[in-house]
Amino acid sequence: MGAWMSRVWFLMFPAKEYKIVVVGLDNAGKTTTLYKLHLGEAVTAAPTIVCSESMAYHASGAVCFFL
Ligand SMILES: Nc1nc2c(ncn2[C@@H]2O[C@H](COP(=O)(O)OP(=O)(O)OP(=O)(O)O)[C@@H](O)[C@H]2O)c(=O)[nH]1
Ligand SMILES: [Mg+2]
Repeated sequence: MGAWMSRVWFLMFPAKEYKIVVVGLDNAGKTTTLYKLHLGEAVTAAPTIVCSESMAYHASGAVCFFL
């Protein structure tokens, strides 16, 4: 039901920018996953100390990640 409503909402009001909050335990692989999506390759990342924001662009619009 939620997925259906989300799809209808998107068809009615297509977004140009998406904001995604990435939540997980320490060392869960959040930063690695983001780099994989952004660069297409896994890079070695230092532990994230403070909340950071990163933008990625997709054909359907801009995606802003907070992690
Ligand atoms: N085996 C394996 N290791 C992974 C995977 N994803 C990440 N890692 C490793 O897990 C460790 C932590 O990855 P990060 O991406 O820094 O994790 P994080 O969730 O951003 O950690 P914090 O920033 O400290 O919260 C790194 O040594 C990565 O190489 C995976 O899918 N498989
Ligand atoms: Mg991190």
